[in-house]
Amino acid sequence: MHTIDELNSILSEADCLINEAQLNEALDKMAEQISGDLAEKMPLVICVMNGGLLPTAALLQRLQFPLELDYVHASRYGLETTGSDLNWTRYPQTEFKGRDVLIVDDIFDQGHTVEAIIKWFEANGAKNVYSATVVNKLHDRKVEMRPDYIGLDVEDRFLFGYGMDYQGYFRNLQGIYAVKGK
Ligand SMILES: O=P(O)(O)OC[C@H]1O[C@H](OP(=O)(O)OP(=O)(O)O)[C@H](O)[C@@H]1O
Ligand SMILES: Nc1nc2[nH]cnc2c(=O)[nH]1
Repeated sequence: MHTIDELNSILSEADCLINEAQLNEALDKMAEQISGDLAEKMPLVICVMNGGLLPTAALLQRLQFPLELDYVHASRYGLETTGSDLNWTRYPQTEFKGRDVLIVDDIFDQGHTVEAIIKWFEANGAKNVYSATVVNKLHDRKVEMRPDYIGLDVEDRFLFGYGMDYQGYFRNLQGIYAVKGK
């Protein structure tokens, strides 16, 4: 349990790696690319909760074409997790067989989460599965695939803000921060 003073001090000491203007510029570009690919496809957009909430809302505001929205909740557990070791607590409720699907999440870190979700949609009948993450963490511990749309590369530190949490807090921040010393 953290006190509000502890949390405020973590935030005030953290490094802001990506500010709101940089986020908006990256989201504008992602939305442009997504619109180029999917504007005629009536896609189903899938928000990966919880981290995907802010990125999904930000992209939807920028996509001016017919689409549907649903969400999944799938989280990793354990350090050696592989693609199939996601803990699913919510599956999509919208029909997606034969449809184009766009998965939206906050971060592509090792990539197991997005890779496993893509595989699940493909195995269950989606036509094409695209993926978008606001950030891609730079290191060499990744799965082979990469999201189709990536906003920004970011250094290999523990991040929070804009969907990502620090022990449950700070998903709401309009910027991406790294914990001091981590
Ligand atoms: O690329 P990976 O190494 O798989 O990590 C990325 C995933 O980790 C976080 O989710 P988390 O499981 O922490 O759940 P949350 O979205 O509820 O925070 C994040 O939102 C991504 O979904
Ligand atoms: N909050 C948070 N969640 C993550 N999931 C995968 N990488 C990260 C990270 O750097 N921060």
